[in-house]
Amino acid sequence: MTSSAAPAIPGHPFFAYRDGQLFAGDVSVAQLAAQYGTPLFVYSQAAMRHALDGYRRGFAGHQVKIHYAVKANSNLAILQFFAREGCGFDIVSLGELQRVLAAGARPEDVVFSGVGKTRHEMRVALTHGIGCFNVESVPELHVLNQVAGELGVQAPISLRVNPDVDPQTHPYISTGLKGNKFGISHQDAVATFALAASLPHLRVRGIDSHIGSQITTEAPFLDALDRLLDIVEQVEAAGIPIHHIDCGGGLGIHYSDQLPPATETLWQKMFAKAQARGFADRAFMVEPGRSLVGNAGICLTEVLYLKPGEEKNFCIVDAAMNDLPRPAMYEAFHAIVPVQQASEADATAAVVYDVVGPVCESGDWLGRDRALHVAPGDWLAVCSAGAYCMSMASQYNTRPKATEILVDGSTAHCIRQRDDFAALVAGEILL
Ligand SMILES: Cc1ncc(COP(=O)(O)O)c(C=O)c1O
Ligand SMILES: N[C@@H](CCCC[NH3+])C(=O)O
Repeated sequence: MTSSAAPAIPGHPFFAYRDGQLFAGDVSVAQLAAQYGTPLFVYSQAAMRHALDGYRRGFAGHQVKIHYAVKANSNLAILQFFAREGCGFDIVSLGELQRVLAAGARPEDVVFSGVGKTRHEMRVALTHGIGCFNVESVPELHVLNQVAGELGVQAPISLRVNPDVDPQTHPYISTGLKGNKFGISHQDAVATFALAASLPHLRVRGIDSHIGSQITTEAPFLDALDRLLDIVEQVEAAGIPIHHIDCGGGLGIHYSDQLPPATETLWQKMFAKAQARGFADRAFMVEPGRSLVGNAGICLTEVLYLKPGEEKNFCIVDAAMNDLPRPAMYEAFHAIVPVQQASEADATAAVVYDVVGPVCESGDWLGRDRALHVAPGDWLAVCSAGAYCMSMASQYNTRPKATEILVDGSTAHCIRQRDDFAALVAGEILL
């Protein structure tokens, strides 16, 4: 961690100012911006390990496997870090399978989630011998049974149950309500387990649920666990053993004023509940994404122009909605801080800006109404950019996807180079 004297960015203990300059660990981020150009994602390996340790402390004395949710940040070096730390992976596509295998994961440490797995995806995943399919509907059960039969294997499965618990998060990232497309309704769960157990090419292994993302209170997790355990009791009473209980991901991070529960405390409470209900000795799984990487990353961007307006002042930067789509998609708040802090006298002369990118859409904003003391050529850091930023980035406006850096102590590794022109037009065919 950075020295205690260094004021860290709120929620980001591994990104802190020293003498007014922002550092990632022991690396000056201004130096990285100068060397690699912007937009530039900078991740801290120490921050990812710190986040993992929160889970590990919460799991102490219990049998829990962490399956990192690849969709949060799928850079190969990040996946390699989690594989080396002993994590498995939660994937939702063959592309993600390819990534985790390339990063060194063992196929048996992979669980495959998602409502729309194709036969081809099932075939490839079965051929690799993945650990579990998290099945989300009765038709998917039948198709998987058929595909496994054709390959002469038994598919290991878990049923994703929709517990109808309100995670109190943004509606686009709420997944555990009965109006959502995800999982099997909790009323149908017991009958669906009986069906799964009767199909010859399926092997029932577990139960799972994932109720949403960026959840900042404990109650939805505890309520969902209660519902899962109710179902496990009934399913086992019907003679179907449940090997593992997968509680999904969803724990929120610091973006602005949210105070998500500490991972360790949440999991101590989860296990107190499991203990009280006689399930503490079971194999548990989790599928966290955002809480492992979200506050481990920032996105550096250069101020291009300051444009005063009649109603608004605009700070036009070189990062855009294609690099960091969360504000445009969810009106999400990301703190934006200077790479070099203004002096106290300058800070009082801050101007309120909308921070916007070069893409041709009014929805292309990164922050609204931000008080900044900036000039063209300055660098800004968009915070909490480790999760669902680069993994949702696009090449819209034929903009290259950004460079990514992973900082480990005093070493900065380039883990992705900015797309070059050839990559921007690759795969397209002139007639
Ligand atoms: C099935 C599943 N598991 C895990 C995750 C990871 O969620 P989070 O990044 O909120 O931890 C998601 C995404 O919400 C998901 O859909
Ligand atoms: N993309 C969302 C999270 C989706 C979670 C996936 N089920 C976000 O940026 O917050």
